[in-house]
Amino acid sequence: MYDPQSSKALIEQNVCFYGAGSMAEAIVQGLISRSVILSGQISMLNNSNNDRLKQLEDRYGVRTANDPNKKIEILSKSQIIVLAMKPKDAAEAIRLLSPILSEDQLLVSVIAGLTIETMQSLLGRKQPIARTMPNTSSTIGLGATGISFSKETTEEQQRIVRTMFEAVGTVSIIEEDKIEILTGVSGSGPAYIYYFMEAMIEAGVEGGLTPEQAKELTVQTVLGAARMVAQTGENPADLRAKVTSPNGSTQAAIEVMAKGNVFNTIKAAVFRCAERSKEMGAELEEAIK
Ligand SMILES: NC(=O)C1=CN([C@@H]2O[C@H](COP(=O)(O)OP(=O)(O)OC[C@H]3O[C@@H](n4cnc5c(N)ncnc54)[C@H](OP(=O)(O)O)[C@@H]3O)[C@@H](O)[C@H]2O)C=CC1
Ligand SMILES: O=C(O)[C@@H]1CCC=N1
Repeated sequence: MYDPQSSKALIEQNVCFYGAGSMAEAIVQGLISRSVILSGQISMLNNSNNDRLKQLEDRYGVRTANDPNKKIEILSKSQIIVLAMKPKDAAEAIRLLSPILSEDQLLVSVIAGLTIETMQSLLGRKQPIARTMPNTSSTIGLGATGISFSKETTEEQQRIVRTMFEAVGTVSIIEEDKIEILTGVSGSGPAYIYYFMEAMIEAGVEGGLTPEQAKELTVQTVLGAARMVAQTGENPADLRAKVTSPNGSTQAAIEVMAKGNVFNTIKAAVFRCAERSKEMGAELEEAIK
């Protein structure tokens, strides 16, 4: 987890978020709120939405720019560039970086599907790259990020990237061929839990609770269940057994889920997510041929 001692070097780096949407903001908010990096060291660039840049400046005190020359100046002076645009916009943005970058600048990608090999092809050289897959819970320091490093990265660069993401949650260093399945579990995972919560809240309201009561009860239940797994160290299956009295109400509920094949449906969703990430990567690779 986050160690304030090891974050010292990070504060010395200029970090540019190239793409200033929800994922970039989640990471920036986490980094600034934990004082891992001074807001003056952070720049955020996007494509065209100036109102959004103004909003980010006001919220976090970060530097932004919309003038093309200024953007290039910022990109060329940032030791770390976080690629945080949608996959469809990545090829153009990375190509633009190619003539600007020096060989010691580190790229940190959060883009789903985009492989290190494709990024290096777009750049036309072996730039040091960290391919990551964070999630939006980084906003509140409870993110879960997977990271793979290209072999050009130095130990110091790897340490900085770890520090950056440990500041906003947990980090798993993995081989690049595992990043798709990690996307299926944790990158997209928050959306599955929100979907589950939407259904619980709707059922509560249809059953007669107020929307506020249904929401509060659902939120506390999800929080409590996640904390129980984290704090007791027990398996979810064992904790579930403790809730499920023989022939009781929970058993009746689980039987409905089993009949609807919910367990296997969730597994299939995770695998489909991983497969879609791979497809997105292949589409990008195809587009640059
Ligand atoms: N959201 C999530 O939960 C997660 C997302 N990711 C990855 O993060 C990336 C961003 O997703 P998200 O934040 O949701 O997307 P958003 O749509 O919220 O943000 C995309 C940002 O990229 C900017 N942009 C587009 N084209 C360019 C360009 N050529 N140069 C510079 N900036 C550009 C957009 O600018 P403008 O508004 O001006 O067009 C916008 O600021 C994706 O690749 C996604 O795979 C990874 C993990 C989780
Ligand atoms: O839906 C997506 O493609 C991105 C990747 C992980 C979460 N959101």
